[in-house]
Amino acid sequence: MTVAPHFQFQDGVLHAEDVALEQLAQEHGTPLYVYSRQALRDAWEAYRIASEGRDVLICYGMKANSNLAVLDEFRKLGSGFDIVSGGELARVLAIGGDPSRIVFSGVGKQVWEMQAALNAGVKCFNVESEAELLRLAEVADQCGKVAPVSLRVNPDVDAHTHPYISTGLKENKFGIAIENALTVYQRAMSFPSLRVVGVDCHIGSQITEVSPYLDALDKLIALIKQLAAHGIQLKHMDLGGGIGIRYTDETPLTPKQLLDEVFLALQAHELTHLQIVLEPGRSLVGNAGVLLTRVEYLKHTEARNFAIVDAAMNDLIRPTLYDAWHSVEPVTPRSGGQPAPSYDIVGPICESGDWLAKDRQLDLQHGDLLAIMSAGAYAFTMSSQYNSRPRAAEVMVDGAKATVVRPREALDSLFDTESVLTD
Ligand SMILES: Cc1ncc(COP(=O)(O)O)c(C=O)c1O
Ligand SMILES: N[C@@H](CCCC[NH3+])C(=O)O
Repeated sequence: MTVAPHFQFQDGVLHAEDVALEQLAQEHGTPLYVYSRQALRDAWEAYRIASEGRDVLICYGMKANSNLAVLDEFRKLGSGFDIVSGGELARVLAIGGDPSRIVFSGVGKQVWEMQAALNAGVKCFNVESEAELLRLAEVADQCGKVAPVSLRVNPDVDAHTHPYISTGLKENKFGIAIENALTVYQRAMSFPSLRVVGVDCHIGSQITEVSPYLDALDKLIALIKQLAAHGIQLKHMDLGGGIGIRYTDETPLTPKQLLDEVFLALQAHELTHLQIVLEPGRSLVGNAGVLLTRVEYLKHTEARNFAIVDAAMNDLIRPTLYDAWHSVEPVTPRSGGQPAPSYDIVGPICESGDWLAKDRQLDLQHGDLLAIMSAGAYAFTMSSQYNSRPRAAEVMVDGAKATVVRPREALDSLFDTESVLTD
């Protein structure tokens, strides 16, 4: 058993659905990202079932994985999109995504990004500061448009997650302090180029309990009532993303647990007319992907054993950035009689921080293929070309079929944007 239901051992070797991972590595080389289409569908299904019979819009938080094939799958399943840049907008439009199902989040929207989103006709801008509101009013006015606005409020709740991915605390840069929200809404109402449509919050990522959401929900409901008392009626409430996944032994809350609580609260407060928007990222894609990497060398020093692999922090930065744990599975494990040594799995990059896993008891030889599990979210999208390493290829598996959905970057992609200086 692995942490990811769609990546399991069949006849002693690890498969993605019905495709042997060793075969994919041989055909496409390593490092290689492999995704399971069925895993995407099953993760979506959990949200669909939880939303049944209610007015819920799921806007996939595409920063988790913005591969066009992944976006296209979610579009076909009926998803909207949560975007945070003009680049993400362009990717959604490229796969024929419906702009009226796009919410635009982010603290630093630039003028060109606002213009592009206004021209596309997005569902709303999740506005994160008064300064942004003023800029949006001006840009919309100049474009002859009315910008739909939802204020992202900062409810000051602790999501009990890693500090780098906690976003709903007072000290975080995100959102408008909830106690100032009424004033900013009143300001928004005064601009003819703005139309107030909703309220939004996003308290963090890899959240495993329902309680932080309930704290945020209480505060949002109190705000919605306060706004109504001042004649400001909203159409939707967006609770952001954040539902966690299993990396080791976590049992994260489910979409149904969250949405059942939300519906109960809305009923109790007679707010059932509100549409609910969610922006899940990781929980839709995290366990739909693995990163395949081959052991280049084994190195035994006085202090540690290292397995030097061909993937590195430029391919998957989560371990070194957040101290994140990703399970590591040998694709063809040997049965070995001896107790396996403990290895640090490290990449070729010239930094001691270039590690993917530490202290893993594994029976390894050079040439072995490893699967770094739970690498469907914040993995390829956070990759870089550091050390002039071309980005890995991405492959999508669907049953017994595998398709390259993004080829490995060619070496010349490393210098095609620079002008070469000569004397
Ligand atoms: C505004 C916003 N919405 C949605 C998400 C998606 O979050 P997650 O991948 O944790 O579901 C994020 C990232 O945390 C975000 O910043
Ligand atoms: N990049 C983070 C999640 C950040 C979510 C974006 N607000 C991770 O890998 O866990």
